[in-house]
Amino acid sequence: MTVLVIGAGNMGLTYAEGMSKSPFLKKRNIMILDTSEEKQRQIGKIEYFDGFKDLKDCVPAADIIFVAVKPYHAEVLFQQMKPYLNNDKIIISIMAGVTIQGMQEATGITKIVRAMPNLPAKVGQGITSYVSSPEVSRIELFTVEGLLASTGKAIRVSSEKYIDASTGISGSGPAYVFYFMQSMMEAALQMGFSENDSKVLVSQTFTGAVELFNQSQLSPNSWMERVASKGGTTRAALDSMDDNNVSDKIKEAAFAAFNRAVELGETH
Ligand SMILES: NC(=O)C1=CN([C@@H]2O[C@H](COP(=O)(O)OP(=O)(O)OC[C@H]3O[C@@H](n4cnc5c(N)ncnc54)[C@H](O)[C@@H]3O)[C@@H](O)[C@H]2O)C=CC1
Ligand SMILES: O=C(O)[C@@H]1CCC=N1
Repeated sequence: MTVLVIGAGNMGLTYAEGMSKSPFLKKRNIMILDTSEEKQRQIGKIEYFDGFKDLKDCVPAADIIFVAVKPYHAEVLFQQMKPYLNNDKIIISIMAGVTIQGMQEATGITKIVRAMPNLPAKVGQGITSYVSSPEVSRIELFTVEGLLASTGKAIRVSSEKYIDASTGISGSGPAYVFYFMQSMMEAALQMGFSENDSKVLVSQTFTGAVELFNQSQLSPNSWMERVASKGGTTRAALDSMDDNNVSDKIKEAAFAAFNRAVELGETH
């Protein structure tokens, strides 16, 4: 089994590194191609990556082609790849909003996996949802899931609708968490803490809260009740958030990402 990663950016490099350690690959060397010269130099320094500049030199040898370029680069890329593809090859795409049907039409091949990862994959804590065209066999899906889970967890969803939906929750989600962290750090600075103390106070609060949640069966609401004393400080903060409809605004934001993923799919 030979894997080619196209696009050595944030996600492509992260997956290439994860997959290169995966027991699902006998030969741990990963082929990787990027059109940017700077990226080619970076790839050249990593011993377990075989770097390429031309599709014709690597696509024919690949069993699985992992596409990690931006959605607006997909059309030209697929056009250039098409002559080197055949129906034995599997394409795994992590591009937001690029549909399976669109990829089948653009590449002329049938075995497509559409996946939505997220950035914590960089530290082995990612979550990737995926769905495949029916032509991908069960055995092939087993390998695909193993490769996707090499950067954290992977879950198979029942339709592409849930790929767009998970883009709104987990794909874009780390940015919502960072938004919250940024606001809390700004509040800490305004209260007079140093930059460093603000960072430690906020980041350990997030880590601790998530760990409590993970180690229990309790809902976030139940945990909120345990932090908040009647008439106390937390209640004052939660009441302020409720008065400002923060929960509705967060849901609106997640739906904005979901809707944007659907919209991207209509143009790709
Ligand atoms: N960054 C994130 O948190 C997430 C990104 N995604 C998806 O992952 C994909 C990649 O995103 P990033 O890694 O953040 O982008 P990036 O901009 O860091 O990386 C894209 C890379 O593709 C290369 N590239 C462009 N055209 C190419 C071509 N024709 N052939 C080979 N290489 C080419 C660029 O030089 C660049 O190095 C996007 O489609 C995005 O929707 C999905 C989930 C999360
Ligand atoms: O913002 C984006 O379009 C990509 C997809 C999910 C996270 N980043």
